[in-house]
Amino acid sequence: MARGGQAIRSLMASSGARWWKDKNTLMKRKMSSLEEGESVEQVFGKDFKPFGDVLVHPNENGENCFITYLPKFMQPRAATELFEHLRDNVEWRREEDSVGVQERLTAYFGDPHCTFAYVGLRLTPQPWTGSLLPIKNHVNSFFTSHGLPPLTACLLNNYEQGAGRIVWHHDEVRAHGSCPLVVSITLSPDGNRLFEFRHVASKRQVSLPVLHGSAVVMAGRTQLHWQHRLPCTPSPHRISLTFRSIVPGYEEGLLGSLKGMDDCQ
Ligand SMILES: O=C(O)CCC(=O)C(=O)O
Ligand SMILES: [Fe+2]
Repeated sequence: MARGGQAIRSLMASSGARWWKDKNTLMKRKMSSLEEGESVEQVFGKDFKPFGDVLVHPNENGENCFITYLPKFMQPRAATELFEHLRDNVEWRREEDSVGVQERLTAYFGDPHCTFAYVGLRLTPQPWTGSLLPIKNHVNSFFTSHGLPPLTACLLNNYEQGAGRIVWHHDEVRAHGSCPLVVSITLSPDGNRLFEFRHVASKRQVSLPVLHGSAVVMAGRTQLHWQHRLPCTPSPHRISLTFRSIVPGYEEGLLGSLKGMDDCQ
């Protein structure tokens, strides 16, 4: 096996992700990630049990989508401290993607080699900062204890007061695992914003006013059957932490470019 192949295997092992064995498995996962007709157990694993305020249950339409809401995921005081710290200390960027200049600011953090490719952007993670590590650890111990995959990266979104939005979209799933997981934590000490979901086939919509310190969870086939958006309603300043189950080296493996990964052996 080529050196790069060994590198990617050792990355998978050291990341502790039991879902990934080698580059070939990654390829198969990519191909199978859009297949339907699988059981809940196949998609979510045998340890999974729904939790939180369930908006969409995995059994709904047999689609294996899971959208749930945890209104009190963080203590309000800790959420406010984190909001103020991130607002003032993160190097926020306004990216231009394939749709245009983004109507929000972002910053991307993650484990080494958790490259995130979406809407024409290819983001390299900044290392986790001291302010993000405690919430990353909290997120991971909570969700892995519910049988969900580890969250290895986080895209921070900063929607300034009275402005900023994200239009209807699916999150890129090719970077995620067999049970792609996105968890969005809301930091908005001055009030709520709407988080909306739309079922692609039926157009059914769900609107959720997301509270300061809450978490929205999208797992399984959610990104295939549902879109989501943050509309531009008159609204308070909000920062979201969107944790994602990106597998280290996944993007590089898919693109066949394993450059820069040998230092991980
Ligand atoms: O701000 C949020 O909670 C969600 C943002 C989002 O949909 C995304 O980053 O893909
Ligand atoms: Fe999204």
